[in-house]
Amino acid sequence: MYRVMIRDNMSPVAKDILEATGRIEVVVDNDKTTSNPEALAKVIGEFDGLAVRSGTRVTAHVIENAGRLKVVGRAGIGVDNIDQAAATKKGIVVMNAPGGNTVTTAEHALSMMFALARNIPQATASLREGKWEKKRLIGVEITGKVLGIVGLGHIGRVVAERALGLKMKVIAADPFVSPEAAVKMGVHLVDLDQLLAQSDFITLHVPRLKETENLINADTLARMKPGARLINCSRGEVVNLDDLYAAVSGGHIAGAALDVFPKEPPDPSLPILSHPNIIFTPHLGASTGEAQVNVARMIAQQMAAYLLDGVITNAVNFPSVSMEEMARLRPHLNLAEKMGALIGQLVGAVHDVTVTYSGEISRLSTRPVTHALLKGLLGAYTDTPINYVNARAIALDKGIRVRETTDQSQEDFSSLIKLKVDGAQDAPNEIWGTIYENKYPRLIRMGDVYLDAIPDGSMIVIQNIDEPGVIGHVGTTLGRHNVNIGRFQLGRRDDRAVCLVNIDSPADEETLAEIKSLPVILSVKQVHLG
Ligand SMILES: NC(=O)C1=CN([C@@H]2O[C@H](COP(=O)(O)OP(=O)(O)OC[C@H]3O[C@@H](n4cnc5c(N)ncnc54)[C@H](O)[C@@H]3O)[C@@H](O)[C@H]2O)C=CC1
Ligand SMILES: O=C(O)CCC(=O)C(=O)O
Repeated sequence: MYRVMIRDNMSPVAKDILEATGRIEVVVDNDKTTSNPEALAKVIGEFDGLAVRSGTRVTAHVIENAGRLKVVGRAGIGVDNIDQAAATKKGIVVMNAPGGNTVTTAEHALSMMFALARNIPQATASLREGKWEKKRLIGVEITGKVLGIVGLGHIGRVVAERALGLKMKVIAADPFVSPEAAVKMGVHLVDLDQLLAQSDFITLHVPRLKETENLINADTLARMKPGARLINCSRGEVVNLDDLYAAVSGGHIAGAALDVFPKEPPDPSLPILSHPNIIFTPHLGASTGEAQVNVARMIAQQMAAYLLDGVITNAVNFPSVSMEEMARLRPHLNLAEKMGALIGQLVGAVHDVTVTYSGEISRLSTRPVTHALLKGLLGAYTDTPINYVNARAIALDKGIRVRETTDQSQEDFSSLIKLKVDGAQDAPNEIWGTIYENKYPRLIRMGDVYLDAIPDGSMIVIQNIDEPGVIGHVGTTLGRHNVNIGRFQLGRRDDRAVCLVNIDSPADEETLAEIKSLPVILSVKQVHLG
């Protein structure tokens, strides 16, 4: 049984889906006192999966203590409450549920815009106090006004579409969207400066990144059109609250609507909370029944698929692989891992790895295959647990340069993986592998010698001068030491030969030394490929 902890008042749909698999036990913990990293770190070691919304911070300290954690699922979009680098390094998949709350969050931003334009919260409070303040609470019309969207992603696009229906003029700033794509949405793409200068309403829909933190500050606020209104339903860190308070107090900005805060919940003594022209919601952007069911269902299904079948969807630290693609990739993952393990054990520490994909494999998602190869390679000389998720991060950590290329010129094999490394002294530094009949892994070249070998179990790799008697000597030596040969594969070029010998049980040092002492033997290494 796997164990998953669900936190942050997630829709019960998540628990139902996970438990219905019959192989996942669920613990729901909505206790606020255990959502702090210290408390979570004490219990996380018992879980294979953790499902959160935005209330729980999955810090490096939590990850450090997560001995068996395989996946963190975010029932929502922003994963800034999860230390992705720490998770990746530990081989933990971080997934989110994009799309599940997009419409709901876009609707919230639009609700905030209306509420801001017509002073709805202030009017409610005033009426509750027994007042009838028609003059003080006069608003502005939205029709014909310019809406500036910062971040034209999933949510930004829904906002744009709805705002066009409201007869607003919509402009957007997003360096990763092409002007043509924006035109198709009826949106005019501008740079941030133009957006600030032209917009009557500005709505933020960027992720929290180094580049977007503090994006709205004294300088950018000063460049906004006088009387502009700001809406933030993205992340609190994107807006500098002190600068916003000053800009609204000074009258340059007419008002603001904030759903998110740098620290949640915010300190109640924060001056901005009492400003009459600024309205608030407590991170309610995604809070509709519909969105919560959507994201809970998505994340539970994705986590179950990963824990039970190894299928990765919507991971932010690993390429997504569908069930069908996984079925096609599996033999290549297996081959690549063995190729990596073989070269890792033959060559030892390397600094440069070049992988070239040709044929059918080059048309699939090759990144997981490279990760598999690195897993095999690094596993040969580090005791850090390596899996597909952390292999690349650990390679980077060790200063290994990884190059991935495709080459369509190799037509002799339906699929081909070539692996080349630096640093080989007495072993081939290049191997090629392929898959026969979509199932069977084969090594077809070592160094510059073609052969046909099955990469499996314990193997002895021998380089020798091609002279009569070598096979006999090797066979006799192994036989004398009671090591049974499963397969003996030989390839040669000019006066050199390479033998790959599959053996039923590992050979001891004495046996290997005896083989090495034969006069025509250039090198002997034993490898274990699992
Ligand atoms: N208030 C709430 O409850 C919710 C808040 N969110 C927040 O909204 C954010 C956006 O969500 P999606 O639209 O789904 O994400 P998305 O990834 O689809 O869109 C983000 C867009 O921002 C753009 N972008 C990145 N850096 C930028 C920059 N410096 N300037 C301008 N544009 C930039 C990207 O190119 C992308 O198009 C999430 O990252 C999350 O933090 C999401 C859901 C609910
Ligand atoms: O789960 C929530 O209520 C917050 C959603 C959110 O901020 C997100 O999906 O990024």
